[in-house]
Amino acid sequence: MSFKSMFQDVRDTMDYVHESGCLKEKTLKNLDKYLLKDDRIPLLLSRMREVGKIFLATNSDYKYTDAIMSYLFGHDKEDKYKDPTGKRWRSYFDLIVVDTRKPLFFAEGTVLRQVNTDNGKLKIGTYTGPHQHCAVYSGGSSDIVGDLLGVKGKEILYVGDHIFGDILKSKKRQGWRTFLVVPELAKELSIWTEKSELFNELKSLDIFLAELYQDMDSSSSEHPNISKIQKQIQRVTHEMDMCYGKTGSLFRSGSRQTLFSSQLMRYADLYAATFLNLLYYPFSYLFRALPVLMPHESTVDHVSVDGADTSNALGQQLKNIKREYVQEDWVKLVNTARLSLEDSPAIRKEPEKKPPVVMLY
Ligand SMILES: O=P(O)(O)OC[C@H]1O[C@@H](n2cnc3c(O)ncnc32)C[C@@H]1O
Repeated sequence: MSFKSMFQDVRDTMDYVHESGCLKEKTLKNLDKYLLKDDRIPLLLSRMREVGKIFLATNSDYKYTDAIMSYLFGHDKEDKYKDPTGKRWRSYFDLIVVDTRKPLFFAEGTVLRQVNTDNGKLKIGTYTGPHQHCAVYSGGSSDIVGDLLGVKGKEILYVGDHIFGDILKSKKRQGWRTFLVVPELAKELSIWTEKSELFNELKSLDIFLAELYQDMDSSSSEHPNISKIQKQIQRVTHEMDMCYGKTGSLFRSGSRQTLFSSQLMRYADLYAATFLNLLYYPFSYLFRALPVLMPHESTVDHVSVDGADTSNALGQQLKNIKREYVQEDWVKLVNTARLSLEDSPAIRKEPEKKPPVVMLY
């Protein structure tokens, strides 16, 4: 069975369970089992509304959205999670749009219609009036949302859980600020800490591989046998993958990033296991990305070599790979190149001939 046909099976099955309505039906019958209530949700939204406008844009229809949101916001009078002010869930939002058909919503979108909240049916005709608080709309587009709320581009922080339909599209088409919710992050982080020995082993193997070529250049006729080390790399990579379950990590396979990871890095401004993490930052907080080194920067140090030609110094730095530096350089190694370099006194003494060729995986 090819990966392509496995992918297609999973894709078709997911579409089927959503489109047939059977997943929604089961979810609605057992909300306690499938939804996680948290009284920080109304709290965070209330705080957000004091400083800005909030909209909800979901691909779900109104009836399903209403059932889920009523549960989460404690619509039931006996509910211990009932919000203290007794507000209905709709009053937390400045604008509610259902049936959005993302990712189409971020392009041409569909006709905007108003929903009759008494029976969930759509009112006749395209909605062209002004935005009404607590009203619910169906369809529309991201342009319409911007127009109704009087905001655009970077002024909007959009929180979503779908890397393509929510994050990539809103960033590329609208230039919105994006926040990806990745619930799997909690488990990924615990494996990152609990299985550190595997990450270190893989790093050591990479270093060992680099060392094999340490005293060689383009005049060398030697062909080091790297088959054993390649096998070891495959074994450790597989062992790491299996720590995350049968389908491996969402973010990595061994030291290589997944497509999901690279899209996340490129299109998400923020990401976390839950959007509730925003509760712990002031709204004025300036989130800054950690500096990410380019491969050529991560393999060559800032050190200046007195009297030496820079290109010579680069070659020598490559040759000063030391096993003991493995620990500190791991993050650099994962993010960029496979070679770990550190400043070494030897660099200054003995400039070498060749600059490094940086290898991106
Ligand atoms: O916009 P949100 O609230 O994230 O949309 C959730 C609704 O979309 C449906 N859904 C999710 N994944 C799929 C899929 O792969 N095919 C069809 N429909 C999907 C489920 C929620 O109603």
